[in-house]
Amino acid sequence: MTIRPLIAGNWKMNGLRASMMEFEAMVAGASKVTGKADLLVCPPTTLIAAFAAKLSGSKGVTLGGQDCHPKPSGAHTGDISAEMLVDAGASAVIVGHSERRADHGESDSLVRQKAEAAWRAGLTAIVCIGETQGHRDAGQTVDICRGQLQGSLPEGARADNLVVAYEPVWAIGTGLTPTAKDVEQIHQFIRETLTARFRDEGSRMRILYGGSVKPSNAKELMGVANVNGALIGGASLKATDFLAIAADCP
Ligand SMILES: O=C(CO)COP(=O)(O)O
Repeated sequence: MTIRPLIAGNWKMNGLRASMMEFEAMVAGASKVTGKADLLVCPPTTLIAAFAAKLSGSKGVTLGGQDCHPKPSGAHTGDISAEMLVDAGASAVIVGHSERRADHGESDSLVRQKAEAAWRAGLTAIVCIGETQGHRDAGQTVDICRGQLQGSLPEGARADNLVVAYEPVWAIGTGLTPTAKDVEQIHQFIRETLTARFRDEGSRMRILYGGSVKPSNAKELMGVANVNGALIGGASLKATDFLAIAADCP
């Protein structure tokens, strides 16, 4: 079965209004790569509405948030709801990124509530999982991923409302990546887990790889079985790199 790849950029806490030029370059170049993959940019929340205004009907790039609160509104200072992301122009949201899990102590059950909030608002939830270096050294990669999948994915997940991103924590921002063989094994495990739980839908869900994806390694990583795109941090901040990665999808 062919699954259309998704190339998603997670800008993290980077980007000011001056970043509009870089985003415009992505939109301008999108038509050259949309034959290969869908493009999603997740800028900081402050930029979503301004970026959405620039899209004005262009379908080449969609926008996403980087986190959402489980509730639709209320007394939660500093938080952003899934409904607010939709209102700003987003169609997806990343939940359970390892930086949220580590910096904000987010548990699997909170991540699951956030994914449910995303669905309530009509957003696609991109749920992140992945082991730390310590887990890896202890041979616990599969166990950690199994637990995170079980705990973070709500019932009722479908191929059109859920994306799983496998992001080994030790590969994020380090320039290190697992071997293609390692990526193949863990993505195969994720696929089997999704299919066992969600049946047909699980067989069609996108599983992204994330962690130091760059133009120089994209071809190899994107060519691995059950890798249906990438979640990209640093290299998604530059239009040329982001588009080059998309162009390398099979
Ligand atoms: O965390 C990531 C994307 O969510 C990956 O970040 P890098 O691509 O900078 O390693």
